[in-house]
Amino acid sequence: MTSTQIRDIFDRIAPVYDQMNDWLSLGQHRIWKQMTVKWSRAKAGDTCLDLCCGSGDLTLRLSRVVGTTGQVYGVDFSPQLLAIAQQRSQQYSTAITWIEADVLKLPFGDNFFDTATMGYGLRNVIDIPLCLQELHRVLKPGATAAILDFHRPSNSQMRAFQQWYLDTLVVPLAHQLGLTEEYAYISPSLERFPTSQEQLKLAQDAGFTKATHYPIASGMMGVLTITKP
Ligand SMILES: C/C(=C\Cc1cc(O)c2ccccc2c1O)CCC[C@H](C)CCC[C@H](C)CCCC(C)C
Ligand SMILES: C[S@@+](CC[C@H](N)C(=O)[O-])C[C@H]1O[C@@H](n2cnc3c(N)ncnc32)[C@H](O)[C@@H]1O
Repeated sequence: MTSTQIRDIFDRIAPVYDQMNDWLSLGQHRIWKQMTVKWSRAKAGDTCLDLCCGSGDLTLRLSRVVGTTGQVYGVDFSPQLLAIAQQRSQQYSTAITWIEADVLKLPFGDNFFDTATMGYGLRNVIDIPLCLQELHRVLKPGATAAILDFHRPSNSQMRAFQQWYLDTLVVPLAHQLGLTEEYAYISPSLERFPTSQEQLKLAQDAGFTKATHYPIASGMMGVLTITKP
């Protein structure tokens, strides 16, 4: 798949994206995102980056932590999702900057951010090693990033449940909304996605140390935390 095709998928699902996440995860995605913010070690006054920010869920959570003395940047290449993020952030008094850009070519100088998050973005970028290299470049030495995404459970029953859930609930519900192909894309993208061990190796190759992968939601999701030395 090309970057343009991926951006088009997210532009098309933008109107239903947040509602579908709430319905299909029974609201659990909010908890997974809150854990990600906690593991990013963001604190008041920090300058933070949210990669592949979409409609801004993680970005807004980060902004609550950094407060009025901090600064948060949300980067995504989907104009439709960014428009939703922009609208949501109008109620916030904290400084949030939305940037339409490719995360494989970040418009920031080296060593700029105290911390970063990424929610369900790494599986969707067309070049994961390059994405991690770019993230490494823009983080300050000592900074930690937390990356949330789907994960294939090691337990075979949970793995079967995850596949059943995607095939029998997620795709048919998306079909009712005329978005079959868009949601059917999750399963093959998860099949291609590096395992936890492979993610740790990719992070080390990009220059990160202290890389840890935490399986959450019975292993159906995972958070990779990585620190720049
Ligand atoms: C917030 C979530 C997913 C975001 C997401 C990521 C993608 O890569 C997509 C690609 C194409 C279309 C949509 C998305 C997309 O929305 C995670 C939650 C939403 C999931 C659709 C629900 C998945 C549920 C788990 C497999 C099982 C959860 C069981 C539940 C806790 C009872
Ligand atoms: C599943 S959404 C996640 C949105 C949000 N982080 C969340 O957790 O709800 C994946 C996002 O990645 C973005 N994306 C994928 N590849 C990208 C790239 N190369 N540059 C910028 N954004 C990208 C898509 O536009 C989409 O908004």
